[in-house]
Amino acid sequence: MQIKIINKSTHQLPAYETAHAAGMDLRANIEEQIIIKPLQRFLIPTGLFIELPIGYEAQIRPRSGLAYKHGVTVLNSPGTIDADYRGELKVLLVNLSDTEFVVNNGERIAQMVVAKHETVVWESTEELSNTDRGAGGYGHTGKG
Ligand SMILES: O=c1ccn([C@H]2C[C@H](O)[C@@H](COP(=O)(O)OP(=O)(O)OP(=O)(O)O)O2)c(=O)[nH]1
Repeated sequence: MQIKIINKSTHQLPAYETAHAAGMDLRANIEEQIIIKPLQRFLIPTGLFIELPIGYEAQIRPRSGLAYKHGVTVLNSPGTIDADYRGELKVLLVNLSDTEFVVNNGERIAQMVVAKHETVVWESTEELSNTDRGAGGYGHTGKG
Protein backbone atom coordinates (compact mmCIF):
# COMPACT_ATOMS: atom_id res chain seq x y z
CA MET A 1 0.00 0.00 0.00
CA GLN A 2 1.05 3.60 -0.46
CA ILE A 3 1.05 6.11 2.37
CA LYS A 4 1.55 9.83 1.84
CA ILE A 5 4.53 11.31 3.62
CA ILE A 6 5.94 14.83 3.82
CA ASN A 7 9.60 15.03 4.68
CA LYS A 8 10.51 18.45 6.10
CA SER A 9 13.67 17.13 7.73
CA THR A 10 17.20 17.95 6.65
CA HIS A 11 17.88 14.38 5.54
CA GLN A 12 16.60 12.18 2.72
CA LEU A 13 14.57 9.04 3.31
CA PRO A 14 16.69 6.07 2.24
CA ALA A 15 15.30 4.28 -0.84
CA TYR A 16 15.16 0.95 1.00
CA GLU A 17 12.71 2.50 3.43
CA THR A 18 10.35 4.05 0.90
CA ALA A 19 9.65 0.89 -1.10
CA HIS A 20 7.91 -2.20 0.30
CA ALA A 21 9.08 -1.69 3.86
CA ALA A 22 7.23 -2.67 7.04
CA GLY A 23 7.98 0.78 8.35
CA MET A 24 11.05 2.91 8.76
CA ASP A 25 13.70 4.10 11.12
CA LEU A 26 12.91 7.51 12.57
CA ARG A 27 15.69 10.09 12.69
CA ALA A 28 16.05 13.13 14.88
CA ASN A 29 15.50 16.39 13.02
CA ILE A 30 17.07 18.94 15.32
CA GLU A 31 19.06 22.15 14.89
CA GLU A 32 21.25 21.55 17.90
CA GLN A 33 22.44 18.50 19.74
CA ILE A 34 20.12 17.26 22.45
CA ILE A 35 21.58 15.96 25.68
CA ILE A 36 19.30 13.67 27.66
CA LYS A 37 20.44 13.36 31.24
CA PRO A 38 19.94 10.17 33.27
CA LEU A 39 16.24 9.53 33.95
CA GLN A 40 15.25 12.54 31.84
CA ARG A 41 12.94 12.39 28.82
CA PHE A 42 12.86 14.44 25.63
CA LEU A 43 10.27 14.78 22.84
CA ILE A 44 12.32 14.73 19.66
CA PRO A 45 10.96 16.00 16.31
CA THR A 46 11.48 13.97 13.14
CA GLY A 47 10.41 16.45 10.44
CA LEU A 48 8.03 13.79 9.08
CA PHE A 49 4.28 14.08 8.51
CA ILE A 50 2.12 11.18 7.31
CA GLU A 51 -1.44 10.49 6.19
CA LEU A 52 -2.52 7.03 7.31
CA PRO A 53 -5.66 5.44 5.85
CA ILE A 54 -8.54 4.82 8.25
CA GLY A 55 -8.09 1.41 9.88
CA TYR A 56 -4.32 1.82 10.18
CA GLU A 57 -2.05 3.11 12.91
CA ALA A 58 1.67 3.61 13.15
CA GLN A 59 3.58 2.37 16.16
CA ILE A 60 6.76 4.02 17.34
CA ARG A 61 9.06 1.49 18.93
CA PRO A 62 12.50 1.54 20.51
CA ARG A 63 15.66 0.50 18.69
CA SER A 64 17.18 -2.47 20.46
CA GLY A 65 20.72 -1.18 19.95
CA LEU A 66 20.00 2.09 21.76
CA ALA A 67 18.27 0.20 24.56
CA TYR A 68 21.05 -2.37 24.94
CA LYS A 69 24.08 -0.13 24.49
CA HIS A 70 22.80 3.10 26.04
CA GLY A 71 19.71 2.33 28.14
CA VAL A 72 17.71 4.68 25.90
CA THR A 73 14.19 3.69 24.93
CA VAL A 74 10.81 5.06 23.86
CA LEU A 75 8.98 6.03 27.04
CA ASN A 76 5.45 5.57 25.70
CA SER A 77 6.29 2.50 23.66
CA PRO A 78 4.61 1.76 21.41
CA GLY A 79 3.78 5.38 20.65
CA THR A 80 0.55 5.54 18.67
CA ILE A 81 0.17 7.62 15.52
CA ASP A 82 -3.55 7.93 14.84
CA ALA A 83 -4.88 7.78 11.30
CA ASP A 84 -6.31 11.31 11.58
CA TYR A 85 -3.09 12.86 12.95
CA ARG A 86 -1.51 15.38 10.61
CA GLY A 87 1.11 16.85 12.91
CA GLU A 88 4.81 16.14 13.01
CA LEU A 89 5.85 12.68 14.13
CA LYS A 90 7.72 12.94 17.40
CA VAL A 91 9.65 10.44 19.48
CA LEU A 92 9.59 10.48 23.27
CA LEU A 93 12.97 9.15 24.32
CA VAL A 94 13.91 8.40 27.91
CA ASN A 95 17.40 7.79 29.20
CA LEU A 96 17.33 4.96 31.73
CA SER A 97 21.11 4.78 32.05
CA ASP A 98 23.34 6.57 34.55
CA THR A 99 25.17 8.64 31.92
CA GLU A 100 24.14 11.44 29.56
CA PHE A 101 22.96 10.47 26.09
CA VAL A 102 23.67 12.79 23.16
CA VAL A 103 21.31 12.93 20.18
CA ASN A 104 22.66 14.38 16.93
CA ASN A 105 20.72 15.56 13.91
CA GLY A 106 19.91 12.69 11.56
CA GLU A 107 20.55 10.02 14.16
CA ARG A 108 18.21 7.03 14.12
CA ILE A 109 16.33 7.20 17.40
CA ALA A 110 13.38 4.82 16.98
CA GLN A 111 11.53 2.78 14.41
CA MET A 112 7.99 3.00 13.11
CA VAL A 113 5.78 0.15 11.96
CA VAL A 114 2.46 0.62 10.18
CA ALA A 115 -0.23 -1.75 11.41
CA LYS A 116 -3.78 -2.54 10.40
CA HIS A 117 -6.33 -2.74 13.17
CA GLU A 118 -9.96 -3.70 13.60
CA THR A 119 -12.58 -1.03 13.81
CA VAL A 120 -14.66 -2.00 16.83
CA VAL A 121 -18.27 -1.46 17.81
CA TRP A 122 -18.43 -1.84 21.63
CA GLU A 123 -21.60 -3.71 22.48
CA SER A 124 -22.72 -2.83 25.98
CA THR A 125 -23.86 -5.87 28.01
CA GLU A 126 -24.37 -7.13 31.62
CA GLU A 127 -22.69 -10.53 31.22
CA LEU A 128 -19.63 -12.03 29.53
CA SER A 129 -19.09 -15.68 28.54
CA ASN A 130 -17.46 -18.11 31.03
CA THR A 131 -13.88 -19.33 30.54
CA ASP A 132 -11.42 -21.49 32.56
CA ARG A 133 -9.29 -18.43 33.23
CA GLY A 134 -12.17 -16.29 34.40
CA ALA A 135 -10.70 -13.27 36.16
CA GLY A 136 -7.34 -14.92 36.86
CA GLY A 137 -4.28 -13.02 35.72
CA TYR A 138 -1.10 -11.31 36.83
CA GLY A 139 0.72 -14.62 37.25
CA HIS A 140 -2.03 -16.54 39.08
CA THR A 141 -0.90 -19.80 37.38
CA GLY A 142 2.55 -19.73 38.98
CA LYS A 143 5.47 -17.67 40.10
CA GLY A 144 6.36 -15.93 36.85
O1 LIG B 1 5.03 8.83 20.28
C1 LIG B 1 4.15 9.54 19.79
C2 LIG B 1 2.82 9.47 20.23
C3 LIG B 1 1.90 10.32 19.64
N1 LIG B 1 2.25 11.19 18.64
C4 LIG B 1 1.25 12.03 18.00
C5 LIG B 1 0.45 11.22 17.00
C6 LIG B 1 -0.79 10.85 17.73
O2 LIG B 1 -1.86 10.64 16.84
C7 LIG B 1 -0.97 12.06 18.62
C8 LIG B 1 -1.75 11.78 19.86
O3 LIG B 1 -1.14 10.72 20.54
P1 LIG B 1 -1.91 9.95 21.69
O4 LIG B 1 -3.24 9.52 21.20
O5 LIG B 1 -1.00 8.93 22.27
O6 LIG B 1 -2.03 11.15 22.71
P2 LIG B 1 -2.92 11.36 23.98
O7 LIG B 1 -2.02 11.46 25.13
O8 LIG B 1 -4.02 10.35 24.06
O9 LIG B 1 -3.47 12.79 23.69
P3 LIG B 1 -4.57 13.32 22.69
O10 LIG B 1 -5.59 13.90 23.59
O11 LIG B 1 -3.85 14.36 21.88
O12 LIG B 1 -5.07 12.18 21.83
O13 LIG B 1 0.34 12.49 18.96
C9 LIG B 1 3.57 11.24 18.21
O14 LIG B 1 3.92 11.99 17.32
N2 LIG B 1 4.47 10.43 18.80
